[in-house]
Amino acid sequence: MDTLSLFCTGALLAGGLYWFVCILGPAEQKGKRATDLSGGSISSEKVRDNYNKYWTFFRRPKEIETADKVPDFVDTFYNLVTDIYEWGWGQSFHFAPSIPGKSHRDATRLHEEMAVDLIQAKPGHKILDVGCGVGGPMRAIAAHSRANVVGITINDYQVNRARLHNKKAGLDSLCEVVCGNFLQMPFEDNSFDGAYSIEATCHAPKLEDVYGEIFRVLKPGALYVSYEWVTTDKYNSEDAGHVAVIQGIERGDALPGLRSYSDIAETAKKVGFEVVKEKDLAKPPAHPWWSRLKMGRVAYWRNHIVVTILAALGIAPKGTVDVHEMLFHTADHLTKGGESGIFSPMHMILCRKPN
Ligand SMILES: C=C(CC[C@@H](C)[C@H]1CC[C@H]2C3=CC[C@H]4[C@H](C)[C@@H](O)CC[C@]4(C)[C@H]3CC[C@]12C)C(C)C
Ligand SMILES: C[S@@+](CC[C@H](N)C(=O)[O-])C[C@H]1O[C@@H](n2cnc3c(N)ncnc32)[C@H](O)[C@@H]1O
Repeated sequence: MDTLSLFCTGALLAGGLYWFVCILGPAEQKGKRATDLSGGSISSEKVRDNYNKYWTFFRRPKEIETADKVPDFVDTFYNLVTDIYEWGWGQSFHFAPSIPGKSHRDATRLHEEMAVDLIQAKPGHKILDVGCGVGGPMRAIAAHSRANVVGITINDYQVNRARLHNKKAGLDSLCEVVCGNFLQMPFEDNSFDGAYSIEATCHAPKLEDVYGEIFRVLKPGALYVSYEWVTTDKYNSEDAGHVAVIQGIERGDALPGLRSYSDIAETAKKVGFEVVKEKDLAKPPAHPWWSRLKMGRVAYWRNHIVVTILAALGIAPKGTVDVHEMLFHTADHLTKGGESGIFSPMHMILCRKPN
């Protein structure tokens, strides 16, 4: 082969690799490129160790039940998955019912806007986002309501990502992000006009601890809405198939234990809330929230190849392949949970702190 053909072949291969990794970017919203995948606040060489540490929690389930160990376990999880989530899903780390004729992005935004409409947020209000991730919902909600939103997350890598996105979106004057534990929030009593949590309180070992904190920081008369991860009335704890699916969801999503839908309102009342409304938003006529997961299967394979190549080249941390594989299986468990109807990630509860 002469030098020219060698050069052309090399250029073609490099171009193809660039196209496969960078251009054929996954998800709908490219905020993150595959070449930027990291282990969050964990240094590159410690990603695999931390992935192994994450699994040790499930070998000692008693520790997950101990409230003080959980934030550390959840923090480790989000260091491992945040970049992959952003790369492969977008900046909103939650599900939404699909809406025929609308993109996933629009369906996600509408699901977020519904939350803020339910708590009647107005311009100038101070609203709390409990477990804010990298702030996808926070930005949609601030833009929609013009309220001031304060988000809290346990993971400092997410705090930095969220602040960066807020600035880029020109919403940093309305959105503030705090690093902290929602089980002991660094906020004053009676200081918020409203609060919401989207698929976040499922990480609390005891729901009453986080609900109690939200109740404390809300002003009397203020509303709180939550989209909760629950097992539904179709779940049968005697059915080994059901148990395997729910256990798969818990292990792949850093959950100390999924709750039953019937515990939610009971807990809200226990901490002092009035329950205004409760509805499983996943139930028909809503269209499946899991269809996005199913449709992504081809992309997951492509992502798996990309992650494997990048890790082999030393561009992505070595443990990224393990984390990606874990998520791949999690997607299957979540889909089965949705299809069988035994699991819902959007059991909505709207509560008021009495006057
Ligand atoms: C509320 C939580 C997170 C919910 C979802 C945002 C995430 C749950 C499972 C995640 C994913 C699964 C498969 C990944 C895929 C293999 C990869 O190539 C690209 C990213 C995924 C699609 C990833 C994206 C986010 C999820 C859908 C929990 C943690 C309480
Ligand atoms: C699945 S993400 C959802 C994020 C966001 N609500 C969204 O929809 O994009 C769950 C969030 O809860 C946060 N979280 C979990 N446990 C927490 C705790 N004890 N204190 C504060 N944040 C916590 C995580 O850090 C993460 O940001």
